[in-house]
Amino acid sequence: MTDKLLLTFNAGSSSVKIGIFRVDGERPERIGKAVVDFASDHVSLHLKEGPAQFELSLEGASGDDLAGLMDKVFRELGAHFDLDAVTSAGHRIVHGGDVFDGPVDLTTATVAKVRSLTALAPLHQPQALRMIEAVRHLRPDLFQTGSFDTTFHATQSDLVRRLAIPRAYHDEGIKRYGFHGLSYRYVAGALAAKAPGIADGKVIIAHLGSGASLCAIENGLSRDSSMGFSTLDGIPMATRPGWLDPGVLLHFLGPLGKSVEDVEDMLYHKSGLLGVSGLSGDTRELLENDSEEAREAIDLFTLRIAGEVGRLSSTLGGLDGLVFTAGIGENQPEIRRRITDQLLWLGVELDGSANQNNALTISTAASRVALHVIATDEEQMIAEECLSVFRGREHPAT
Ligand SMILES: Nc1ncnc2c1ncn2[C@@H]1O[C@H](COP(=O)(O)OP(=O)(O)O)[C@@H](O)[C@H]1O
Ligand SMILES: CC(=O)OP(=O)(O)O
Ligand SMILES: [Mg+2]
Repeated sequence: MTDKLLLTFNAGSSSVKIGIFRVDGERPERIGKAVVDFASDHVSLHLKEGPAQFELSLEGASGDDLAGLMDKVFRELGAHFDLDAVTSAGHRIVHGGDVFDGPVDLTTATVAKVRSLTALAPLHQPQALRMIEAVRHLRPDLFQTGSFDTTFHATQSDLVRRLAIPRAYHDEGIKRYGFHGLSYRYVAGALAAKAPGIADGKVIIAHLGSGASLCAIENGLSRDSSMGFSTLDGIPMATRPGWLDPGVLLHFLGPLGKSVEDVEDMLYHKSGLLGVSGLSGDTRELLENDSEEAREAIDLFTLRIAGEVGRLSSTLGGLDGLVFTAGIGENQPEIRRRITDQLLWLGVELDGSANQNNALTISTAASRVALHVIATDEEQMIAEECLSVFRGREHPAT
């Protein structure tokens, strides 16, 4: 008999990451990993892990028609994986609000609740919903689940989640939520095996990808994070600004007469590293560029990250470890060096050659704060959560 398969979907604004997992044992085991990139008119499918590795362009496909695009993707992947054996699919959903406290079975009712939170994550939520619909259209037989970025942060105190605005708004849900929770849950779990010395301690995880945030954890539980009400808050990102004096927004909407749509577009797509450099939102390109603007964008990025480490250490009342993860955190020694250079006052000591090699431990033995690089795996988290909901349905507790 063929093993059952499970698919995971992590839908972003310009790409979809797909995981292919075998689910015969306790834990889902990844057998394939693909990325569909639709940042430009030229849509591509890159099979990064699996029985073959290739990158091909999907002629005639467009990110505006996800159902059509996924139809082509399934056909290509079907040549390498037995997609008839797929029985379930798990989706990453960025915002669960106060509605979801764990992964869910995506029924008509739960999808409607996910849709009701769209205004809170206008960049991410619609994409996940379109992905859920596209998969349902192509494979109505699949059991589909949603895993939320927000639920990991449910352990933050009410005080940490509060914004200093009239309190009635807090009760209406206008408060800090925190995101990237699937990544933090994975890395927090990996700490026990990879860095047992700090797993029970006060740790900051820096998830530095195109979207970027930091999370303060204690005993593996979220205590505070740099992202708050929306995915715009916190540190500068590829195209988002991070925290911003709200007076700037009033100025744009008032005296400068900009529309809400223009301001939203600027905040989600034209700010951050791209906005400051005027060149690119990709740190790789900025580090290779000699211009003053590129240097300033990187300087601002690292200055703000170091500042946020200070704020989060204050919430924790100390710091035992700092862990770097996601695209930049895992692969860019120069960015890690610039951040840690600004944290010498915390007793941080970087081991230069370990850092250069992206080693698991990049601090010296004398460092007062342990520094680690741990690869995140949001897809593994989604697969595990999907399987737990699926098995819960097959064998409900009596
Ligand atoms: N292999 C790599 N080497 C250097 N930098 C990388 C590498 N992979 C990703 N990055 C950096 O990480 C960023 C994307 O990180 P990622 O976690 O994949 O983001 P997201 O999931 O938000 O799209 C890129 O903009 C790039 O700057
Ligand atoms: C929450 C968030 O910003 O996600 P991403 O990094 O995928 O954009
Ligand atoms: Mg990401």
